[in-house]
Amino acid sequence: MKKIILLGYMGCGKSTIAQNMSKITNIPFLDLDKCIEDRTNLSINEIFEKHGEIYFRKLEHEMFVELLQSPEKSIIGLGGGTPCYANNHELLKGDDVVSIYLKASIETLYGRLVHNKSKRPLIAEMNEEEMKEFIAKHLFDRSFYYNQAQYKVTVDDKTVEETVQDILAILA
Ligand SMILES: Nc1ncnc2c1ncn2[C@@H]1O[C@H](COP(=O)(O)OP(=O)(O)O)[C@@H](O)[C@H]1O
Ligand SMILES: O=C(O)C1=C[C@@H](OP(=O)(O)O)[C@@H](O)[C@H](O)C1
Ligand SMILES: [Mg+2]
Repeated sequence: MKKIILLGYMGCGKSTIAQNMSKITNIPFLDLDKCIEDRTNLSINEIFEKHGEIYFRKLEHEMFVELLQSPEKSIIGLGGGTPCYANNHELLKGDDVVSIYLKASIETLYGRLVHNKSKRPLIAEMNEEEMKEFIAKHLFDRSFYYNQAQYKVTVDDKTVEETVQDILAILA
């Protein structure tokens, strides 16, 4: 069964788009971060605080493999870092996988994240200036991995509905 995988930088809309696409298509939706939170009974912030990022990356890899192994068709929203660790990007090319990079500009990401950082431990403590510089550098570092996706959808200046329609057109 096919897995439709949404990837991209924090704030590009993976969780929002996956959820909305699920409503339209009736294909079940899974958010990798939410699966990790449910499994550990800890929030992403708590996992980073108590156990550190390396531990989170290990859990993230294990949970991603587990989701891919389940037989059901599903839409999976990854975390922003998922393709960039533990060779997870290789899993974006599997036979039963359609991977889609939701590509957003630094400006779009900054605009969404600046008021939405508290649940994202990598940026939670940054001031506005630090954050803009961080996003620019981090996105550059990660782009190699994001570009391993089979398809790319630009999300700047699009409504949630427009992005969902663009993805559905790719899948048609
Ligand atoms: N056109 C849009 N598409 C997706 N998200 C949008 C859009 N406009 C505003 N947002 C907001 O941007 C944020 C995206 O966050 P989220 O879906 O959690 O992204 P991710 O899972 O990629 O980090 C949400 O707060 C969402 O409401
Ligand atoms: O980019 C990252 O490394 C992360 C992104 C987050 O997911 P979202 O992209 O859904 O915010 C979450 O997995 C964690 O805070 C780390
Ligand atoms: Mg998310």
